[in-house]
Amino acid sequence: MESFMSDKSAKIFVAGHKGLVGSAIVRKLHQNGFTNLLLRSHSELDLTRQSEVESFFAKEKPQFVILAAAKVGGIHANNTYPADFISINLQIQTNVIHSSYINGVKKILFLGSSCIYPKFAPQPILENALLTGPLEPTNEWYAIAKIAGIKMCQAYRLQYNWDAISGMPTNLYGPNDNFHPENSHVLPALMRRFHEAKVENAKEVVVWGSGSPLREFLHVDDLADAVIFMMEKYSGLEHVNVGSGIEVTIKELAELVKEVVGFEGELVWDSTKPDGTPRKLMDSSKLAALGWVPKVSLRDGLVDTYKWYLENVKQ
Ligand SMILES: NC(=O)C1=CN([C@@H]2O[C@H](COP(=O)(O)OP(=O)(O)OC[C@H]3O[C@@H](n4cnc5c(N)ncnc54)[C@H](OP(=O)(O)O)[C@@H]3O)[C@@H](O)[C@H]2O)C=CC1
Ligand SMILES: C[C@H]1O[C@H](OP(=O)(O)OP(=O)(O)OC[C@H]2O[C@@H](n3cnc4c(=O)[nH]c(N)nc43)[C@H](O)[C@@H]2O)[C@@H](O)[C@@H](O)C1=O
Repeated sequence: MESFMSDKSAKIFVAGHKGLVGSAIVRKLHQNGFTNLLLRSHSELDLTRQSEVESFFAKEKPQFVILAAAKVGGIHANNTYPADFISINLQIQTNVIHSSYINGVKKILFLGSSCIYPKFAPQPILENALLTGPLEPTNEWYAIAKIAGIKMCQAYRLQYNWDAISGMPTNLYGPNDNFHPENSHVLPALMRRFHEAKVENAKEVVVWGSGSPLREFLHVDDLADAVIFMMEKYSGLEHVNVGSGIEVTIKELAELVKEVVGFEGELVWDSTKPDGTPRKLMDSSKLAALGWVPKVSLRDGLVDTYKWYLENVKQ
């Protein structure tokens, strides 16, 4: 396996570098001394456009590719825009993976998500639970696209002996997250709602669903660290889970965000909103066995993210 860390001037295309994950990967690559990152914003290069992606790769010839560009959103966005979630993700990943192969990229890392696993997979979820049962309906369109991405990496490895790997992160959060009131994930959505309620002296904040679903959260700086670790240490057919190993109920998460933000009112539960999958704790022992462990606790990560929110997002 070619060493990723040994050539800090290697040309690395980080697709989606302005997003939550891509921006964390760029920070981590810079911290590790990499000097030759190839970056294009969505407006500079729309990765759904096949001919533009082909021209870009033919001209730029990156040596490594980390694919963190995708159509991403929380439970409401996934449930409301199923056509966007399946079609945009299939297009981006197909264009980027194929052009990477054709243009001699040495290694590519594709990012999926824990929602690829069956809704009622045995917990904690091992990599081999993939395709063993029906998916969670609120995000099956996105999950099908992500499963296709894993399978595409596997197929290119099998047919061409090409180093294409896939990482499956759990629910992520951190700087540069999407704080949209409806379309974001639960953690940024609640941070914003509690903050606005605190500023307005509101008596209560509405939280979706029953509060009982369990979720595993990982700070995006830990994920970025794992991505670089996998680029250096992992080369295999099977995708790799990347989680913190710690799960909380949505109620526990809401209480913690409320405390970090400093909101003193009440929580009200909106049972008309979907809970989604009841539990999705991944088993990340495969990555741990290679020598990677997460570092950021949920409380520290929330404090760090709220600080970033105050400095960068709030009006
Ligand atoms: N956030 C999470 O909790 C999790 C994320 N992941 C995975 O991590 C990866 C990154 O997600 P995340 O950083 O959260 O998402 P973000 O939405 O924060 O970032 C995605 C980036 O991709 C860009 N992008 C989207 N469509 C296109 C396009 N057609 N052409 C070019 N660029 C495009 C976006 O640009 P713009 O905003 O301008 O459209 C954005 O900069 C995804 O593969 C996701 O599935 C996995 C598990 C959990
Ligand atoms: C990362 C993952 O993200 C998505 O799956 P999800 O884990 O269900 O994501 P979520 O963060 O949106 O919700 C988690 C839980 O939290 C509850 N909840 C409470 N209040 C709010 C709230 O205000 N907003 C949101 N979004 N959820 C809320 C919500 O009802 C649910 O029970 C996938 O679509 C898929 O994209 C994917 O891979």
